[in-house]
Amino acid sequence: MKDVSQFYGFEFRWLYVVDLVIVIFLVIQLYRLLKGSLAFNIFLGLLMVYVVFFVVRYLEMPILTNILQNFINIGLIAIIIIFQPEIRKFLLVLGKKTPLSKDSFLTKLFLPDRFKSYKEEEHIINEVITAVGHMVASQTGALIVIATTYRVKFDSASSITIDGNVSAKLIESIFEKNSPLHDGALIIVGNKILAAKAMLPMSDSPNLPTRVGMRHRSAVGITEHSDNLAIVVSEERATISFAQDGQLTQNVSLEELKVKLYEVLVDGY
Ligand SMILES: Nc1ncnc2c1ncn2[C@@H]1O[C@H](COP(=O)(O)OP(=O)(O)OP(=O)(O)O)[C@@H](O)[C@H]1O
Repeated sequence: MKDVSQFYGFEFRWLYVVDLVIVIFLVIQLYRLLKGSLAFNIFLGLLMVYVVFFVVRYLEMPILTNILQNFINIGLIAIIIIFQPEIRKFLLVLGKKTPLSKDSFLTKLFLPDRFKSYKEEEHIINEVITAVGHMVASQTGALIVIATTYRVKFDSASSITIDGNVSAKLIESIFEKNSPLHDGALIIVGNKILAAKAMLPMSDSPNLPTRVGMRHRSAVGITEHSDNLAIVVSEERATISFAQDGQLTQNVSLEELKVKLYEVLVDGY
C-alpha cells in the first residue's frame, strides 16, 4: 500500500481513499441512527464546539483554546454517557453488516446449520397478520412488539408474564376491549408471547405528528434504542402502523406489514 503519487505537492496514497471511505460510511451510519431524535441536536451542538475549537486553535487564541480543549476532554466522557444507547445501537448496526453476521454469505457457507428453514418465523408472521387483520376489522386498539433481541426495555413490574406460544387467538383475546390485559403492549420474543400489559418508554421525538397519541408514541419509543419492530392498530382510526429505528410508518396495508415482518424475522434487518 505504498503507492505514493505527487499532485501539486500533495502526497497521494490509496490508504487516504480507504480512510475517507470508512469515515463517510461511519458518518452515514451515525446520521441514519440519530436522524429525527433529540440526540441529533446534541450531536450537532458538540460538532459546533469541535469546529470552534479548531478555528480558535488555528487563530492561536490561547485562553479560548484552553477552555475548549478542557471542555472537549470532559466532553468525551459525557458523550459516552449521553449517547450510551446510541453507541450500543451503532455497534449493533455495524455488527449486522459484517461478513460474519447472521444472514451473510460467509455465515451460510461455513455455518450451514444456520441455513435452517423459516417455518417457525412463517408461523409467527401468519398468526400476527391474522390477529392484526381481525383487530383492524373490529377496531380494537393493539400494540405488539416483535423483539429481535432479548433486551426489550419495558416496565416489567406492571406487565403480566404470559410465556405462551404465538397464536392469533391468544393475541386477539389479550387485546379484547373487556380483557384486563388489553392496555399497554404485548411483547413477542422468539416464538413466545413473553408478556402483556407492558408499559414502554415513550418517545419524545419532535418529528412525530402532533395528533399521534400515547400508543403510537410508545411504539416509536421502544424502537429508538433497540432493534425491535412495534406494530400498532389504532382504535380510533382502525389503521395499521409500525415503528422501526425510531421512525413511524402509518397507514400500512396488511400486505405491507407482512413484508416488513419477513424483513425483520427472516431476512434479519
Ligand atoms: N407507555 C405506554 N406503553 C404502552 N402502551 C401505552 C403506554 N401509554 C399508553 N399506552 C396505551 O395507549 C392507549 C391510549 O392510546 P392513545 O389513544 O393515547 O394513543 P393513540 O396513539 O391515539 O392510539 P389510538 O389511535 O389507538 O387511539 C392506552 O389505553 C394504553 O393501552
